[in-house]
Amino acid sequence: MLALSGLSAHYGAVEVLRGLSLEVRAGEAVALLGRNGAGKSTLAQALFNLGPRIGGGVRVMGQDVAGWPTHRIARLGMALVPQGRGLFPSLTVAENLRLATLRSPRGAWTLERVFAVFPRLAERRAASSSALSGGERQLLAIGRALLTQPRLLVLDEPSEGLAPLAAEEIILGHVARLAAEGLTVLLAEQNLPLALRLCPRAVVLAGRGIVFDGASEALRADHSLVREHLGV
Ligand SMILES: Nc1ncnc2c1ncn2[C@@H]1O[C@H](COP(=O)(O)OP(=O)(O)OP(=O)(O)O)[C@@H](O)[C@H]1O
Repeated sequence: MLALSGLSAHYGAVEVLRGLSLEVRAGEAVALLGRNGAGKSTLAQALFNLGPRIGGGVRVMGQDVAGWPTHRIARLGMALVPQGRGLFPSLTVAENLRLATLRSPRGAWTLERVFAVFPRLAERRAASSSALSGGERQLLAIGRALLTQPRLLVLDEPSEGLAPLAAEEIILGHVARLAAEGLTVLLAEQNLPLALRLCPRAVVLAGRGIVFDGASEALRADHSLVREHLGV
């Protein structure tokens, strides 16, 4: 679904990622870990040609997407749940979702299915998205991404700013269920325990590249790597 080879990412003259290679296969759930500023968001955005200037190879669903505009990359079946959620605060829950359906291909995800899978959003459908709790906002951002009919969902720090219970419900409840149903997931997270419980595979970013790519179990057991690069 995703194949990066020798990926680099720059903001102006500042190089954030260098020589990064990574493959994600259909049906995998992969945790993307790293300290603050390690480049998780930069990588998530680079996949969509958003934000940083990128170099190297990016293949999505087998296609070389170098230089493609974001909407065209997304249409291959990859959706981003951005850090900070990116919702329209003046619109209601239902309006935010309807907006996503207008711009997306039709498919298995409909407004009704999003409301069925996230009953909390159905209850709050007429509420302004600015009036939602952090957890509800995160659900709305995920629901909106699903309406673009993704096969690969990239989540950028979905637990950020959430109370521990809300973060657990989102990641181990909702995202885990989507992954179990076959959605491929790339989860950028600071919350190591949650990310490792969801994802059987972990990738750790540090020093502009990947310092670990393997089984989450192996990462959990590697205390010195965790201490050095994840600061736990
Ligand atoms: N728009 C930008 N312009 C310039 N530098 C940026 C920009 N966005 C991020 N950076 C820098 O790129 C580096 C990587 O940031 P990034 O946000 O990708 O890290 P992260 O691992 O997602 O961290 P966090 O968990 O804090 O979001 C940091 O040094 C950051 O200051």
